[in-house]
Amino acid sequence: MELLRIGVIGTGAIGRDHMRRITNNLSGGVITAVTDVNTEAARGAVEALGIGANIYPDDVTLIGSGEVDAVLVTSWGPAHQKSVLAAIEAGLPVFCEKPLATTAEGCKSIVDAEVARDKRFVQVGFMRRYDKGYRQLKEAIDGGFIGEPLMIHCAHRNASVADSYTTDMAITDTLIHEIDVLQWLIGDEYRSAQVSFPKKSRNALGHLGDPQIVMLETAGGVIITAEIFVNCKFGYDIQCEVVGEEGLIRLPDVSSPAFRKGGVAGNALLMDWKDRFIDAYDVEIQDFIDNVRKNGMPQGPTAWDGFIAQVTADACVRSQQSGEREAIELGVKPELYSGMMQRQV
Ligand SMILES: NC(=O)c1ccc[n+]([C@@H]2O[C@H](COP(=O)([O-])OP(=O)(O)OC[C@H]3O[C@@H](n4cnc5c(N)ncnc54)[C@H](O)[C@@H]3O)[C@@H](O)[C@H]2O)c1
Ligand SMILES: O[C@H]1[C@H](O)[C@@H](O)[C@H](O)[C@@H](O)[C@H]1O
Repeated sequence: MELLRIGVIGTGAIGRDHMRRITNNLSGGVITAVTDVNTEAARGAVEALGIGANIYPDDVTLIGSGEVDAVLVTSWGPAHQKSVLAAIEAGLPVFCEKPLATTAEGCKSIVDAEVARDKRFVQVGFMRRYDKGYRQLKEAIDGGFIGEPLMIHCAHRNASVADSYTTDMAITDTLIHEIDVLQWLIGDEYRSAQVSFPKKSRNALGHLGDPQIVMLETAGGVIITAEIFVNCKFGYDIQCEVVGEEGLIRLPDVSSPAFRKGGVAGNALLMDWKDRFIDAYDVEIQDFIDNVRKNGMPQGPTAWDGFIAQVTADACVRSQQSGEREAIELGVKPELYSGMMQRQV
C-alpha cells in the first residue's frame, strides 16, 4: 500500500505531537488533512511542520474529502463521539485519544456501530499498553513469575494541573490510564470502585479534591489501590507494584543519570507527561499505521476497552459523591471483541 493518508481532527497539544511523530519519526503515514474548531490552530500546526496538508472547516468535511484513508481524533473529549461515528459511517479506521466518549452510552453507541458492521475500525489511545515497562510487567505476570496476582498498589502523580481541572477529572482524565492498563495487565474485570479523599493539599485550588485514593476490586478478587495526586509538586510520577502469591514486581522508573552535587546524591525526575510516555506514543501510532496498512483495521485497544474504561470511571465518579462502594456492570462482551485480550497488545 502507498503511504497511509491521515486526517487529524483537533490540532491542540497531543494532536500536534502526533502530527510531529507521524511526519518526523514514524514510517508509512502522511498527514494530508487537518481540522480544528480554531482554524488558526490548524493552520499553525501545518505551518510549523512545513507539510502540505489541506485544512478543512470541520470533521465531517474532512472525513468525506476523499483525501484520507484513516483519521486521528485528538479534539476535546466531548467532541470525540461524533467524529468517531462519522469515521465509522464512512468506513475509515480511526485512532481516538481517550476518552472514546464522555459517557458510557456514547462509548456503547460506537461499539454498536462496529458490531453492526461486524468490523473493528477504532483504536483508543491507551498508550501505556505500548510502554516497555508495563509490557515487561505483563510478560512476567503472564509467565507466572510472581504467581497469582493478589494486590496492585499504584500512584499517578502530576506536578500540577491547570485551573480548569476539576475533581471528576482525577478519574476521567487521569486515573483512566490505570483503569485501562491494570485490567489488561492482569486479564481480569472490574467489579466495584470506591473513592476516598485524604487530607486535602493546600496546593490544590479550592474547588479541587486532591489527592484521592481509589480502590478497585476485580471479579477474581484482586484489590487495587491507586493514589491520584495532581498537585504533588515534585514531578510526573507513575508507580505500579503488583503483589503476587510468590513475589512482587514493580514498574521500572524512567532512568536518568545519577548525580552528586552540593552535598546531594540523586536522580532528576520528569516533570511533564509528554516525556514519560514519549516512546509509547511512538509505538502505539506506528502500530495503528502498520495494522491499518496491512489488515485495513487496527489491532490496539478496542472500542470495547474504551467502553470498559468509561463504565468504570462512571462508577468512580459516583463514589466520589456517595462515598460508597459502587458496582461496575459491563454487560455481555460482543463476539467481535472476544479473544482479543490475548491477541491485542
Ligand atoms: N493519551 C494521553 O496520554 C493523552 C495526553 C493528553 C491528552 N489526551 C487526550 O487528547 C485529547 C486532546 O487533549 P489536548 O491536551 O491536546 O487538548 P487541547 O485543548 O490542547 O487540544 C484540543 C484541540 O481540539 C480542538 N477542538 C475541540 N473541539 C473540536 C472539534 N469539534 N473539532 C475539531 N477540533 C476541535 C480545540 O480547538 C483544540 O485545539 C483529550 O481528549 C485528552 O484527554 C490524551
Ligand atoms: O491528559 C493528561 C494525560 O492523560 C496524562 O497522562 C495524565 O497524567 C494527566 O493527568 C492528564 O491530565
